[in-house]
Amino acid sequence: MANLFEIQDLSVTFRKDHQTIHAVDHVSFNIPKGQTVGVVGESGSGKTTTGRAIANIGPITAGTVRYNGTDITSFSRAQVRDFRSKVQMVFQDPFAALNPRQKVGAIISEGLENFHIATGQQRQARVEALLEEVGLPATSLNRFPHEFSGGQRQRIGIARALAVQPQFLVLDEPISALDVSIQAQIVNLLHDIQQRQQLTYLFIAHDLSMVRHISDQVIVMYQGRVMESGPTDLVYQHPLHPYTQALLSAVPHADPHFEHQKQIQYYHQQEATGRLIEREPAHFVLTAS
Ligand SMILES: Nc1ncnc2c1ncn2[C@@H]1O[C@H](COP(=O)(O)OP(=O)(O)OP(=O)(O)O)[C@@H](O)[C@H]1O
Repeated sequence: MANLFEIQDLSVTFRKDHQTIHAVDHVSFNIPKGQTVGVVGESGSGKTTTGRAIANIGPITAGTVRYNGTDITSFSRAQVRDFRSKVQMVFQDPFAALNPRQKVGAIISEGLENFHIATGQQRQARVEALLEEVGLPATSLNRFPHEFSGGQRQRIGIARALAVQPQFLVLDEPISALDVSIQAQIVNLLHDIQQRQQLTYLFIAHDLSMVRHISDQVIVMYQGRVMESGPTDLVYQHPLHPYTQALLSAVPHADPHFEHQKQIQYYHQQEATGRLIEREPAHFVLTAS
């Protein structure tokens, strides 16, 4: 299957208080067209920085991000503009991401105006179709974001992202702020839309259970590095890295020093499968998020 993105040795560093933060540290993976790659890891592991670099809205310190084979840092102005419409982001907090003073119709049609997609009457029809696509009544366009529930607001955020007919969505913790009962609805919606529109997703979450049902591949990050990656079922059923095992076991505070036996077993499994990217098992402490 062709890759929409190829990420190779991506590193992003920040300077803060005279210190260098290695937010993303030599990360490599591919995003095949039409698939979902889940990126999981606790807070501060570099997920958002990775997503922003791929979407070309965050810095890249070293390494390459290729989109349809072209390095995104070598784009011409026309390519940047095309990429801006093809790649959209959906954020964790739908309320913060929506302008409270704008009606839903204006929020969704902003991208249509920016990219000169549809005019006048056509634009209204397109907004109504987008609302329908995300399961909201067409009359929603005359209402303000605060009149909607959290789940409905995330639907509006998704409709806004879809307005410019993207190929790829970076979904940055899109369900983390929602009630558990609503989370599955939004995941199902995203899955249905992906099938209908043949979209490709990067789905960022701190919790493995959230990405399980939608991801084809999973990348587990810790302190900017990929600890483990592979097909979702394999990673869930046979997690090799102790960090993944700890994330899966849902223990909020893991023992920072693994047992010796577990470490040996981990090395043997790594040799047998060649699946892990990370060579040295870093010591870790899981923090409650
Ligand atoms: N603009 C910035 N300036 C300085 N440091 C930053 C900046 N953006 C991110 N960082 C740091 O980079 C590291 C990775 O942050 P990032 O937001 O990518 O992690 P994350 O896994 O997405 O976490 P969260 O789930 O909390 O968003 C953190 O230590 C963070 O403090």
